[in-house]
Amino acid sequence: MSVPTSIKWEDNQLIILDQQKLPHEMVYLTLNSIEEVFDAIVKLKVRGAPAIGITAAYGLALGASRHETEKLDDFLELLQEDFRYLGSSRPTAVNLFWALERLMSVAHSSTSVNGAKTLLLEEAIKIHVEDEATCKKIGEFGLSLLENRRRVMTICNAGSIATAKYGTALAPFHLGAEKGKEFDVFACETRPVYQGARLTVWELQQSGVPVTLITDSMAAHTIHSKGIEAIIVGADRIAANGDTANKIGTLGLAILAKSYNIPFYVAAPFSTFDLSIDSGAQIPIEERNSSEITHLGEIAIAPENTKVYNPAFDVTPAEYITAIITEKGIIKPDYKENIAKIQ
Ligand SMILES: CSC[C@H]1O[C@H](OP(=O)(O)O)[C@H](O)[C@@H]1O
Repeated sequence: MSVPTSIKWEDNQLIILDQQKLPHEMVYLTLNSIEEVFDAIVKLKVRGAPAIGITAAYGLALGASRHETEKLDDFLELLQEDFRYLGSSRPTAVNLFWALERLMSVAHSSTSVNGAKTLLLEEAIKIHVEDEATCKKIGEFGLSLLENRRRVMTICNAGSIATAKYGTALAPFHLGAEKGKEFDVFACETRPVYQGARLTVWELQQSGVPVTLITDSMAAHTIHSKGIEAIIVGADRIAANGDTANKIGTLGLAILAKSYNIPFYVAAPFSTFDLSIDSGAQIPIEERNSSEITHLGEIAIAPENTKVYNPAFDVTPAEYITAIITEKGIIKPDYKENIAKIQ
């Protein structure tokens, strides 16, 4: 059994596991240009907030390596355009912008184009390496919260393949498997792109973690009939007051958790916090193609020209969140106060 990963920087090449091919095929893609990175993010070949940030960082470094100007000012202008381009791929996960901004500040500290190119790649590698350690810490803090709970529900895939390794919401399960702590994980399939059915089930099976797949509509009944003891989810952007954007369907689970009086945990690194916004009302919610809902692959499951609303995320108000598990520790309400304290 092993914890799967989805991003590699090897022999000066960016290689990703094409998450659109899982669970039936493990297809590795080499992304040779910023355009290929952009395409991979938009098409969810790489997805998951931290993984998007890591891949975009490598994408910016790749794009920079192609710029031929030797004038630093011109180079930085081209880099700013590349930042805007990659930043337009997906709007909700703040990790994308956090990673790109980290590289931009490194580039602006350079005194030469070649120096900047070297520093950009080094910073992308740092972000990648740091994220694995970050997720392991989240897993350890998460395990401490779940030590007396076995039946846990989750949604989407906030797992190892959505990060550098281990994941956020799934990190306690992967670490638990290594430490002999047993869980029974109930994974919501996560319409319309099925990250739960296709990715979380596959990922937990790689680690030998018992996992049961349910449809999203079964969540309430499952919490009641199976005695779910906790819900743990990832995040794409957390506002200064703790309001959290995550995969569509997360808000419903948070409301159910409150109704059934079970803890609702958000697991996320500090790179997912956006302290520039006061509340979740300011989080941009990505709306994706209607075909994700009206079609199963090539097969139409709705009448032609059906009107569709396809938000990829929703926002859970902080008052529904029992605790936010980060690499720096477990944050409990009052979130505005305690996020400011711990950062
Ligand atoms: C640790 S992944 C965080 C987050 O990202 C996922 O969204 P997507 O699959 O659209 O990239 C999902 O919301 C996860 O919880």
